[in-house]
Parts: sequence; C-alpha cells; structure tokens
Amino acid sequence: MEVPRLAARDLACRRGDRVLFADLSLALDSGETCHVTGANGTGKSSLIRILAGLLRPFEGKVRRTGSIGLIDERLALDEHMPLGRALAFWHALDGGADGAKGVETMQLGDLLDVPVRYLSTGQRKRASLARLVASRSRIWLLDEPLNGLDADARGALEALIAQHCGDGGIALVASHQPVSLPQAQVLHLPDYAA
Ligand SMILES: Nc1ncnc2c1ncn2[C@@H]1O[C@H](COP(=O)(O)OP(=O)(O)OP(=O)(O)O)[C@@H](O)[C@H]1O
Repeated sequence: MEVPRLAARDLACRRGDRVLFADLSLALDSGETCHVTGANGTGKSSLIRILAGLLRPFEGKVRRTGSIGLIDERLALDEHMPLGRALAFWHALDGGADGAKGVETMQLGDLLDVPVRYLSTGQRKRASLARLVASRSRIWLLDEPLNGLDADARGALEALIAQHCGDGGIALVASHQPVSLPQAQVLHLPDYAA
C-alpha cells in the first residue's frame, strides 16, 4: 500500500483583500495527526481546502502522496435517496470501497432505508464519516468532524482515527473542540483581526 505523506511549505491564504495566514508550513508522515485550532474566521476551513487541492494558495506549495478523504459541513449525499443507495453511489465511484465497514463502524445499519433528507444532524455527520471509512483514503482532512456527534459517536470517531493512523494513514482535524488524536501536532492559526 502507498505510504502517505502530506507537506505544505510557506503557505499563505488570501480571501478577498485579507491575508488570513502566511508562512505556514507542516509535514505529516504516515501514522501522524495534526489538530488545527484557531478562532472563528482564522482560516481553518480555508487551510483544509488548500491541502485538499480545492483552493489555490496565495503563496506556497502543497505536496500530497496518497488519496484524500475530505469531510466538511457539506454532506455530498443525494437528499432524495435512501441512505443505503446514496452511500452505494459513492462506493461504486470510489472503486474497492468497503461500504459494509463504514455502515458498521458508524452504526447506520438501521437507517439504510431512511431518505437522506430525514436524517438528523448527528446522523448526517455519521453518514459522511461512513463514506470516508469506506473510501479507504489514506489522508483524512476533517473539518469540525465532531459537530453534531453524541458522546458515543465522538468516541467511535476518535477510535477510528487512531485505527486509521495505526494502519499508516494520516489525519488532520480542524476542531474547536478537544479531540483525542494519537501523535498529534497542534497547529494554531493566529487571529490577526484580534
Ligand atoms: N470565497 C470567499 N471570499 C472572501 N472571503 C471568504 C471566502 N470564503 C471564506 N472567506 C472568509 O475567510 C475567512 C476564513 O474563513 P474559514 O471558513 O476558512 O475560517 P474558519 O477558521 O474555518 O472559521 P470557523 O471556525 O468559523 O469555521 C472568513 O472571514 C470568511 O468570511
């Protein structure tokens, strides 16, 4: 299996006419995690989008080895389909996805017939995490993954991240909430507006 690596050098991010952060570097090797912290609006989501290749940095470079799995507030599941079919759509695209593992880990077995639009906030988050687990992505970029999760699901997610990194994966988590991560670097984004 490919050994993942995620590195960023001298990143700067500009949104509108504001530079949110500059001179930001990080390096994550197989098995490592990073907790990104910072006040509202300091650029945590923007950093994740840059690392995922969805947003061009104002300055600097990102190097990625390994497939990316991104979780943010967007669910990316068809609201009109039952959950099982909506997940199956992605599993077919992901190729080699382990759909059963995702459903079992996030305890969604009883909800597979429920249309996605009827799912609660926490159930929707668990559904997006199930997709992530199934995708077998090596680099997890998780933007506020704990939002909406109850204590059991939070514990399950932390265990999942530990297992992912134990298997050689990488996880970068942006969260306001304390999160238990193995071997975690902490990257705090300063609030230039303060
Ligand atoms: N497309 C855009 N154009 C201009 N400004 C933007 C754009 N997208 C985001 N911003 C601004 O960039 C700043 C950083 O946003 P971002 O979502 O990265 O912050 P964050 O640290 O994740 O915030 P939060 O903790 O509230 O989720 C905010 O002030 C936001 O309004």
